[in-house]
Amino acid sequence: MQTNANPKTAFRDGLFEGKVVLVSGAGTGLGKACAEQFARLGASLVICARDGERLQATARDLRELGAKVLARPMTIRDPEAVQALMDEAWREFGGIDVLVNNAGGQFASPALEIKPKGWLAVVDTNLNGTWYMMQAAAQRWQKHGQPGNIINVVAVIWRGLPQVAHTCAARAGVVFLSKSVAVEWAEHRIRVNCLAPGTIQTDAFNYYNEQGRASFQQANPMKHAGEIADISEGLTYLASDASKFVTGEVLTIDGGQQLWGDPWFDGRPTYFELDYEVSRRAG
Ligand SMILES: CCCCCCC/C=C/C(=O)SCCNC(=O)CCNC(=O)[C@H](O)C(C)(C)COP(=O)(O)OP(=O)(O)OC[C@H]1O[C@@H](n2cnc3c(N)ncnc32)[C@H](O)[C@@H]1OP(=O)(O)O
Ligand SMILES: NC(=O)C1=CN([C@@H]2O[C@H](COP(=O)(O)OP(=O)(O)OC[C@H]3O[C@@H](n4cnc5c(N)ncnc54)[C@H](OP(=O)(O)O)[C@@H]3O)[C@@H](O)[C@H]2O)C=CC1
Repeated sequence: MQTNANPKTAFRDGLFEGKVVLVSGAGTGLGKACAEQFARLGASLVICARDGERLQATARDLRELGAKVLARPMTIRDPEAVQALMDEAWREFGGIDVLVNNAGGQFASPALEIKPKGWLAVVDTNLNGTWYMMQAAAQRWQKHGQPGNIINVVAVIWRGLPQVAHTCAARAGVVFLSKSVAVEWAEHRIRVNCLAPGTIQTDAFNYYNEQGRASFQQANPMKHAGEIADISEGLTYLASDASKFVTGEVLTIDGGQQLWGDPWFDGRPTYFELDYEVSRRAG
């Protein structure tokens, strides 16, 4: 069961009044909840995702919260569609203040079995699509002399992500791409940060099998999955002036997963179960 957006945020009313936030992948899960958080705080929203129906449902909810909304069904994997989305955002709102690259995904598979088409689908979505969005926004910020703020949603990659090697490679690419342009684009007053969620309870858990889902509930020392609000609060911090001296950083919100715990997307392989025979023989 998906938890709801966070009506009880720690951030003050009106914090994003007069601001425009673009959230990709806002038809579901974290993206939808974060867009709702920004709407509650007074922002106008630009939202995109492939599934038009889910996106329009989010747009309706955002408008009910009082936000002005531009909703465009599109894929971030098409650089021309990305350019068109940004042009429309600049035409409609005169620009965006914050870009949240939340759209992404993967499928569980042993690395040995990933086909070229599957590898490309995951890398194209998570790395290339994110890059097209970053560059298209930054080009316009630079051209118009406007400051900008990019937040890329990635994952806890530091110990690798077995069974989703494609997404680990793509997200690692995004982290170091972000660090690189955080330096290059600082002179244009553009901040670039990443947010790495641990396992956060969303409907997207259902893309994975029972063993995978069970591992998501125990993938950190706290031994439970995080809530969507844990992420929307972190995103709001990075999107706001509270973080105005932060760039090139990865904000990890994971219950300690980067230190201990293993999400096994396809279930824990037998090889990694504790073998008490081996320990007994070793004395
Ligand atoms: C990052 C994790 C850190 C730890 C936390 C763990 C908790 C959960 C984390 C989450 O990220 S929650 C989930 C977020 N959402 C999703 O993952 C969405 C689900 N996935 C997809 O929508 C898609 O798989 C995709 C990756 C976005 C690709 O979409 P696309 O529409 O381009 O591709 P397809 O046409 O469906 O497939 C292309 C190609 O890919 C291979 N493939 C796709 N699905 C599978 C699968 N389930 N198993 C094996 N292979 C798959 C396959 O080669 C496809 O080509 P064809 O064979 O179909 O021709
Ligand atoms: N939940 C978790 O535990 C974790 C999630 N993450 C990441 O956080 C993000 C949100 O996750 P969550 O809300 O749980 O998952 P969802 O699957 O619900 O959200 C992913 C969103 O991305 C959109 N999307 C996917 N591909 C594209 C594309 N090519 N173009 C535009 N939009 C696209 C999807 O909409 P549509 O299909 O309509 O295009 C969907 O709304 C994802 O990047 C996910 O991998 C990272 C770590 C942990």
